[in-house]
Amino acid sequence: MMFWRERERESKELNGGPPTGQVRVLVVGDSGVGKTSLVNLIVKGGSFSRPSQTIGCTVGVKHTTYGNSGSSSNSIKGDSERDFFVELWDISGHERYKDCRTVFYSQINGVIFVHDLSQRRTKTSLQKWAAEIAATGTFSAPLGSGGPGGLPVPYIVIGNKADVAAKEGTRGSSGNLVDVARHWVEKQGLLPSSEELPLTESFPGSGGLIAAAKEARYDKEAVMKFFRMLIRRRYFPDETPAPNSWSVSPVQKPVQRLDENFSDDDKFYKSPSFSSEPYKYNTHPPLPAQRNLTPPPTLYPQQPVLVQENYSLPRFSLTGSQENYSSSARSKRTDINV
Ligand SMILES: Nc1nc2c(ncn2[C@@H]2O[C@H](COP(=O)(O)OP(=O)(O)OP(=O)(O)O)[C@@H](O)[C@H]2O)c(=O)[nH]1
Repeated sequence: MMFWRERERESKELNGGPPTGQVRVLVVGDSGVGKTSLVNLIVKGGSFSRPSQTIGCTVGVKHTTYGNSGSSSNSIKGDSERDFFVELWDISGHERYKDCRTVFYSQINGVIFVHDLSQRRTKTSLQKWAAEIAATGTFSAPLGSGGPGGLPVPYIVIGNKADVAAKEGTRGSSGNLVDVARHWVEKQGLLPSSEELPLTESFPGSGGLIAAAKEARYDKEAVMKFFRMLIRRRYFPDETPAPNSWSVSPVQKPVQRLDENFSDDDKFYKSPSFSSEPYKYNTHPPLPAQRNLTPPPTLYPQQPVLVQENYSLPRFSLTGSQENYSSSARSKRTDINV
């Protein structure tokens, strides 16, 4: 009996390998921008009204599938759908943990940057987050060339608190449009009702209601596509990306890179390609040599992979203005009603 079980297991591993795996995604941004809310939304489909401040780091896990059956498929020839876990490492943005949070930057497959649309400097500081992660982190399946701050893994940027930004007129966008678009999205069952956290960079003010609503729908799918792209890069690097699918395309021109001027919001939001590609994508196919760094599909935790030296950049240090901002963000947080 034992013998046959052993043979069965061996044959399963030979025919396509273990049925599951995991990728690790860091979720970073300044304190109070809504990282925990975002992780709750992704993992549980809803967000707590007042999440407590993250201490150090918390990890949410999203289950997804990848394979040749079902809508999530990107076609793995001769194989069935497999289970994967996306670890969302929600890093506290508080200054208190600045010196020790780098212990969590380990074996990263991708990064979600979050900023607050009503607090312009939270967007500016994403560059520093990127540089810090690039300088101190270790990476799984790193890219051929560094992204913002030298970051060698794919990333997306999510602008949160569109409702606050609209109310305060931070971006001069139409509050009505945002509200109507969100209600429309809720009605379609795409977001839980009373959901306050849009999974979108923004609702483009000029695109009209239908376009705005479509954006929201598309963006939610885009987050899952981002995860599947990370799974593919780690576990199926030889797979050809599906044609005409921007989110799994191996080379995407980012709408705006993090190393561009973040403070120039107007320039960013007027980007002609913004409405069709709301997420900043930076993906390149791994170089042949780097494929060796990608561990094979495995049931076990990721093995340490050395960071290539040319990805290392000087460690950034926070300025006094950010210190000030941090306290203002905290006070802002208490003002917000969700
Ligand atoms: N109005 C509004 N409030 C939001 C939104 N997203 C999150 N919040 C609120 O903003 C506050 C901070 O959210 P968190 O998710 O804890 O922020 P965080 O980035 O994880 O903060 P740290 O743990 O300090 O790093 C909470 O009170 C949330 O309820 C949003 O889209 N709109």
